[in-house]
Amino acid sequence: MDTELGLDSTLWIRSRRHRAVLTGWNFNWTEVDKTNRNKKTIWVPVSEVVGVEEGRVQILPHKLVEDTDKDFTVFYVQRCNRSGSSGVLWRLGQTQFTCPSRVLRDQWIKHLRAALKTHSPLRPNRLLVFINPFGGKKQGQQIYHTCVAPLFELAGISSHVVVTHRPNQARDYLLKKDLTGFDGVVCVGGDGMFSEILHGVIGRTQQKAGLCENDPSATLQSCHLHIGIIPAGSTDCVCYATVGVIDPVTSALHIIIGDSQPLDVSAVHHPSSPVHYSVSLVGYGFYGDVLVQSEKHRWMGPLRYDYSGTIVYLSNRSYAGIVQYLPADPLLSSPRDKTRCLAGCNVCARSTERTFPHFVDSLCGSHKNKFSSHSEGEWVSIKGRFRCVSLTCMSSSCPKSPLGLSPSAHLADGTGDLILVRDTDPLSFLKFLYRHTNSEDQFDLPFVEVHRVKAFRFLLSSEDEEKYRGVDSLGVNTQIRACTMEPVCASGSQQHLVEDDLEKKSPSLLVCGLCCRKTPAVSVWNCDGEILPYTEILCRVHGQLVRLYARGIEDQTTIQDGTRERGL
Ligand SMILES: Nc1ncnc2c1ncn2[C@@H]1O[C@H](COP(=O)(O)OP(=O)(O)OP(=O)(O)O)[C@@H](O)[C@H]1O
Repeated sequence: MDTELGLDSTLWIRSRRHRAVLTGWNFNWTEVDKTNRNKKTIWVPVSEVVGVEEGRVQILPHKLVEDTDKDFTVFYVQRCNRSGSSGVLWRLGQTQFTCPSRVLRDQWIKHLRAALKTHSPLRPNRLLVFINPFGGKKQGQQIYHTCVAPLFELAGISSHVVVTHRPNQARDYLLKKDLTGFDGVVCVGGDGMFSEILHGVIGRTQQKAGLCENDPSATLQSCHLHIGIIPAGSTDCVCYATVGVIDPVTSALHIIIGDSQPLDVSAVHHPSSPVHYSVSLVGYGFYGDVLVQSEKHRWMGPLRYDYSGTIVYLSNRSYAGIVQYLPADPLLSSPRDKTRCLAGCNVCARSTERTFPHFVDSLCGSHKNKFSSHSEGEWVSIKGRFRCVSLTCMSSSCPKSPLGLSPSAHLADGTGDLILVRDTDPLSFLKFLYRHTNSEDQFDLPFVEVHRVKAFRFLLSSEDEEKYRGVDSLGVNTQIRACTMEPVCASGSQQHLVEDDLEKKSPSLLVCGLCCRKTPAVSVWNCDGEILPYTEILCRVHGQLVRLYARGIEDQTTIQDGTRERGL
């Protein structure tokens, strides 16, 4: 039966009779036994159909086509549970149908393809793919060509592939080239490669909108180009925190069906440097020092993080400073409300935080000496010595820390979680670190505070500035600049292109490590794995600035599994 909405007919799967129905958003088929009793039904949302092909077709590991005129094959998303990860693994499901006639076969193919177009408006047609051949275990190209490209081809997606030859090539490409016709950008690599793409996509969007990215008071324009991540790095934290598994096939399927997950981005401002963006970690103290150490030991591979963590832990450092933050509305959510941001999160859906009315006034032209919780109204100020100060715009979960830095943080609510770990004895600090690896609450410790914020500043007090100057004898750049946060230039992303060398030159100077007898007075910032070699920053969260081809972590217990079998 052919209706305006769909199709309803008898089809055969491996000689078994089925009733197949396409209605609006759903495609389902039910086995019918000899006594005309329905046995079981498989449901596939049309939005999760990957492709429909004539004949009997197989895609992986190699494409095989048996071209018969009464058969067609439907490819769709199939879910498998995998223990050990927080999300759900996706695989390519396929079913070969036989029709009683060629006419009916052609009708099914036509209707299913038309339904796909109607019900999946965000599916990409054309993608720009960047592969870092040296990320992670150096398998980026192999992963793309064996696991991803065949799926893109099946879904009718055309892709332009760029294998990078140098760091920042992808970012520069995005800032300079004409990208007309592309629906999205795919990053095959790790978190460092994702960060490049993030800077390129945001920078390009602001350039086109005529906005100065370096002006912390500017409301940045959301980016329409989606970003897809095919994990092929050593950490892949952004992929894990937004999909729940590190798996190239799962990520490719999210891209193909045009899933769209908005993401908050924090912008880190310093007067003498172009803006830096982060979605995961902006961390000072412990996290900054570990990054500096690990860069010195890159030759160790992924093991360098454990090694460097141990070295920095043993050095037992804390740093003085003033943290000032602009709290988010505590009635909407809290970092300690024990909720998890999962696919379809209500808190993120309700978020309309694209502009902050009082924020701009209190930010522009302000000087650190003027800051106080009383004079500034909403800003709260905390002075002390800290083991670490960090901000995360997402849970930042990863295989080593399944609940992440802030388990209840949201991907797209326009806020970040500011975690302050005050100076404490080494054993207590170890307890804090260890709790990231299990389900114990790392915030339930007397020296730890967590605040949901829209922005924060980190400053040195005048006494600390004196000490900081003292570090000069060790070779550190001592020029202290007040965080007045006036824009650096009119076109921040262009400045990015010529100021790459700052980070490369400074890390070894800034944290002198265990070899130095005198403990450094200041640390550096770790911005999603990149060293920012200065101390005083202003960090602002921009709600839903970019969109990923993802949907957030699916709850294993409540997923609407499209391919679940249901008895009727
Ligand atoms: N062809 C290239 N040669 C060298 N470096 C590159 C190249 N292409 C990209 N990069 C840089 O390599 C860095 C690390 O890449 P990527 O994130 O893919 O790998 P990784 O092993 O996961 O590293 P990490 O997770 O520690 O950032 C990125 O910052 C990126 O700018």
